[in-house]
Amino acid sequence: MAATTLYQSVGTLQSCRNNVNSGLCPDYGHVSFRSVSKGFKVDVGLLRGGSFCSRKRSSCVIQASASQAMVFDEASAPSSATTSDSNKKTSEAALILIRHGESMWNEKNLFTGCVDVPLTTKGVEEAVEAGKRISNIPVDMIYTSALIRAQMTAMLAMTQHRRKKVPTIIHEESEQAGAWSQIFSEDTNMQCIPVVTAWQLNERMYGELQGLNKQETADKYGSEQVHEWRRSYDIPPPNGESLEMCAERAVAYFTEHIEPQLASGKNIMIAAHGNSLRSIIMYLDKLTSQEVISLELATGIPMLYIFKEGRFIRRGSPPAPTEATVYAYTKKLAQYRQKLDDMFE
Ligand SMILES: O=C(O)[C@@H](CO)OP(=O)(O)O
Repeated sequence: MAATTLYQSVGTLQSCRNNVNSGLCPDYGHVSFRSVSKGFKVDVGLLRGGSFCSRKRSSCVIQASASQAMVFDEASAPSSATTSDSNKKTSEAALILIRHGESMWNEKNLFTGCVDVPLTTKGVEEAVEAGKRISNIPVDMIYTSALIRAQMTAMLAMTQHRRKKVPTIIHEESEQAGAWSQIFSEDTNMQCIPVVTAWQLNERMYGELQGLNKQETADKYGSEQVHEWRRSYDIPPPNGESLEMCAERAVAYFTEHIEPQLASGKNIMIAAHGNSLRSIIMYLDKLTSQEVISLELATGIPMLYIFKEGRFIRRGSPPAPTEATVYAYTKKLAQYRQKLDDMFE
């Protein structure tokens, strides 16, 4: 593909993103790209993967004239490509967020909070499906809450990763636990992904609602009261945490422990919970307390952000690898994808 064609395409993609950002497609990570040119094969080389919202919303159309890698990368758009520092290396890292798959208490419609319940079969399947969607995105470190449903989700998702590294839980609860879980082979170590568990990423503590049925509680206290407990920003349920309180510890953990890893170029996956992730997304997307209360996260759907030059760029939910659309996150991710293709095919 000639450079001009590439830039034209990128330009079209950029304007598509602009439209999306201006409201055509509110969840702007979920943009659908489709080819209108005969020679443009979306399933060739770097062009597999991609996304998204054509199911419900207007899709964006890009034109390309050859079956060659095309990557949307803000840093390589014409405006920045022509600047004198275009070769300057910029650090970039992927951040994947996944809410755990359906838990046994989600299924029973019980307030769960910090009660440690496992996934259902459906939750297991959702986690595996999530893993397929991120199977071509690099993961160097995983953070999960201290709760089994998030840990199961992370582990199950990683069974699908093409790189086939082994997630290994770091045990730092005691000196002995650390010493007894050491790995003595450098090669084996290189093929492992450290998994850090942190209570700060736990679901918000639901206080005296934990274990109660959501519908029965609404029948008893009124749906308005229950909605206030569940979705207000700063009103806690009886003896529990408000979203604001949950955000305080989850975001503090994110900025102190996770953001420095991203800044050093590590690609991170976080498997956590509806409310701890809403808190983190509020920070990443600079949402107001009004905006965050209407944000709902589905179980087992991964969301991708790119951390670049101190900014978080939302890229939406990666599609399953079988969905033949354009792989258009960043140049670096596309190169990683190509490397996987070369290594494993
Ligand atoms: O029960 C819970 O712990 C949470 C998440 O399932 O419920 P809610 O939807 O009220 O945030």
